[in-house]
Amino acid sequence: MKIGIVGYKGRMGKEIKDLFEEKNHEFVWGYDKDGEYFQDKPQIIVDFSLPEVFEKTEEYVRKFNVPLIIGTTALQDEQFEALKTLSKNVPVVQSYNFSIGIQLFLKMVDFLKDKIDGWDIEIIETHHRFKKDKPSGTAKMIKDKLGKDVPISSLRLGNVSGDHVLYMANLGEVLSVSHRALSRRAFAEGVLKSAEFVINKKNGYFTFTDVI
Ligand SMILES: NC(=O)C1=CN([C@@H]2O[C@H](COP(=O)(O)OP(=O)(O)OC[C@H]3O[C@@H](n4cnc5c(N)ncnc54)[C@H](O)[C@@H]3O)[C@@H](O)[C@H]2O)C=CC1
Ligand SMILES: O=C(O)C1=N[C@H](C(=O)O)C[C@H](O)C1
Repeated sequence: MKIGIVGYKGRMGKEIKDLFEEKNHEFVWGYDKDGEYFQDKPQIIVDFSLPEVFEKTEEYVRKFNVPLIIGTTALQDEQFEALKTLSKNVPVVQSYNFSIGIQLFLKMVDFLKDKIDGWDIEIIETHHRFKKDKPSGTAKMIKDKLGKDVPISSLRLGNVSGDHVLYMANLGEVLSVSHRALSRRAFAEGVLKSAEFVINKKNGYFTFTDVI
């Protein structure tokens, strides 16, 4: 397929471009700080940029009338509303974390969340020193899945791709669930799965949970 990437010069944009080309897909369009790269009309647009770029992404998705896969975090409520509106005309897949492991993490949280009343619960997320948002979108997803207002601590260290730990403790024991992304390829693999999932769909709003 012919892919377009918003944020194609970034850490994730490069990872996604490399993986798609490794699988014999074609990078034909991009948008980044220095503007538009155009080789051909893309069949799908992937956005891993920043929230302030969202309106441009929305403009290009409407222009090309193609599916959107968006991984950019720290989106505002009105931007989520805009995604829902877009999804009436094209398929949209949104997730703050495209790794399989975090999907399994969230299923574990769904299982245990009603069994830890009265326990102390905290989340620690660790990312690379360049990450602009805090806390991570993934940590927010874990908190939302818990359905409890728990503290989130954020560490910014070196080139860590993405660590998340959920700690739960009562006065007699500690239980933890943890996930470590060994590289950004874990996320890119999920983006590829999502692209294959939506490429022939007409419209609809999906999360990565729907994809796997
Ligand atoms: N959903 C997921 O699985 C994952 C989500 N992310 C999220 O993806 C986003 C990007 O992460 P990274 O690639 O590490 O960041 P990055 O900073 O390396 O890449 C962002 C890209 O957007 C471009 N950009 C910034 N401002 C722009 C503007 N005004 N107009 C056009 N382009 C602009 C930058 O030049 C850069 O190429 C972040 O929100 C991050 O949290 C990151 C990894 C996995
Ligand atoms: O910025 C990153 O790198 C990541 N951001 C996402 C988040 O904010 O949860 C996903 C992943 O943890 C990597």
